[in-house]
Amino acid sequence: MASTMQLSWVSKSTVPVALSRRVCCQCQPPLWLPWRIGFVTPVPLVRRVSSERVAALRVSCSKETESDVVEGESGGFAETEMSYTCVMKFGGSSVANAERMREVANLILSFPEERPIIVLSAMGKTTNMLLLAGEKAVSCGVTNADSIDELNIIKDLHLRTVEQLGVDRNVIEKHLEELEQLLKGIAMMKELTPRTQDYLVSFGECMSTRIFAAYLNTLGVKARQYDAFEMGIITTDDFTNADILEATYPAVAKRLHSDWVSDPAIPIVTGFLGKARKSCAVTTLGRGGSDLTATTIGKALGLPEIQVWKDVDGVLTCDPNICPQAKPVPYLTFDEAAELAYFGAQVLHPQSMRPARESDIPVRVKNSYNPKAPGTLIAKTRDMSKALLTSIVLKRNVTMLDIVSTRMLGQFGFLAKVFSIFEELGISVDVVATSEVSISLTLDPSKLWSRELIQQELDYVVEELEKIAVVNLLKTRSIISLIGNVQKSSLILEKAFHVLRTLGITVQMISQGASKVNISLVINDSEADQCVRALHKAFFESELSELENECIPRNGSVPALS
Ligand SMILES: Nc1ncnc2c1ncn2[C@@H]1O[C@H](COP(=O)(O)OP(=O)(O)O)[C@@H](O)[C@H]1O
Ligand SMILES: N[C@@H](CC(=O)OP(=O)(O)O)C(=O)O
Repeated sequence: MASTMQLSWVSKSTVPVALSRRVCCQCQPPLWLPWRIGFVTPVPLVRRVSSERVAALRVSCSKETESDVVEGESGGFAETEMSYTCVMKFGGSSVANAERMREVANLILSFPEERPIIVLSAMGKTTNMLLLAGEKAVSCGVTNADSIDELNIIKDLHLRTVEQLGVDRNVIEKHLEELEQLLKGIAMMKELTPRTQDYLVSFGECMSTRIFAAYLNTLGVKARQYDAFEMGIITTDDFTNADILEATYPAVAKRLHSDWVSDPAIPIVTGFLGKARKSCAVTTLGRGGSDLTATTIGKALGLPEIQVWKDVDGVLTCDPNICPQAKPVPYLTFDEAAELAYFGAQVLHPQSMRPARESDIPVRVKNSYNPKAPGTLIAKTRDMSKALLTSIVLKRNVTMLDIVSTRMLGQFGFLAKVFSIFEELGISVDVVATSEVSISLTLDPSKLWSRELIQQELDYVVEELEKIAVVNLLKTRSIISLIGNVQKSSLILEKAFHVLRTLGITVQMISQGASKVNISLVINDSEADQCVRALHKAFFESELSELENECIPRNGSVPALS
């Protein structure tokens, strides 16, 4: 329970008198938040939770006024101008079972002076299981739909969780029944459209938030569950990967503010979901989309900070599944974080930085399993003077196209035609290198959910391109993105190519992004892991200083860049 949680305490004597809402480039942030006081950089986001503090939050969420809530907790600062103070998003791993939900509740309660909006993902691997259940339902026959393994795993997990948390099972029973009916419907139709698939996966977030809100209420902390598609998150009709529309921001702000005014409670919001503007059906924002929900709500309300709580100590120098030695990156710019996410670092949703950047709201990535770890602070700017490389990101299983013009069209016509074909199909291009008569590029398949569709579309792309060019389609490639200070690109490339040469790896394409934070290298999939590990060792694990690294032997064998 919250009152017994043993965590370190930041002394009240360190509370500064001055109060400021905005984060400066990299240090230290809005000051009434407890982990920001004391000017230790960065201060652990933890504290001892006393029963009085928990009681304070209970009161704050039930009847007292806002200024009553914070008075005395942050150096006598009475805050009256807004109802909520931050968004806290907890991913699937943070709320994977009853025990985790208890710990997350404790974490939230350990900041009674905060009035957070909580965004939750589905419990653990529920989204993956819903997708698998849907796939199986297509071919299993109506009579077998209720015995799909994944359906039963989902039922067990959610029913066990409500039981262990002491929550009434009727908060999710209707959803579980409806889920079974839906799978029978899919089995009957023998098809799973992207629209139905989005509705299917929405059950994960709809249930996790209902359980968690009910649990907080049993603790005496007033919480209110929200389905994102009912609270103003409006999206395009691009099922499985919808984009948030502008109308979302005023709608969400209006709803959350008016609810707070009429009946204050901690909002517990479904991540990942939205409502399609045209069809009004439930949409999803792409895998990992709860991060985007959090930053969207942060922007809608103009909050001082957005927190995303994960199962790692922040954004790391590399995917820890590839490099167990990966280390947390303390500071990142929005540009770096966006590039890192776009090029495949699973830790953040690719679009999630956009709302935060647009409204200049810092995003803090924290570990719900290790709240003491400082985490990563993502803001508009940071001190780049010492920065070389921030992180290495690997995107596997990429398709590369080499397109050489047959010179039927002039150069302008050639480039325009090539890109119009991609536009027509809604396929994103990741990395591009061009010469006067040829283009090499990689395609981003993440916009497309079904594999068959990708193959069909690839065939169509090639067919269309072959009308004006000789096309070579190269599959099973990987993009290694070196995110960092591209002002030092010569040094980065020198070190990187030294590693590649030592390993005997040929780079098939290289591109420096216009954003100036990313250098992308395309290599064979089969060499990717080994290559990333060696690069990580050279850039992050070496004892050598940057100066020494500049002394990589120059024996003329560093490959040319073209
Ligand atoms: N550069 C990186 N930094 C941190 N985590 C990364 C990175 N690349 C990949 N990951 C993976 O991302 C996971 C966290 O993202 P995700 O599973 O979406 O979190 P959550 O479900 O909690 O939102 C980590 O467990 C880690 O395995
Ligand atoms: N549950 C969704 C959305 C999400 O954001 O999940 P997570 O925060 O666990 O990555 C998914 O698995 O994609």
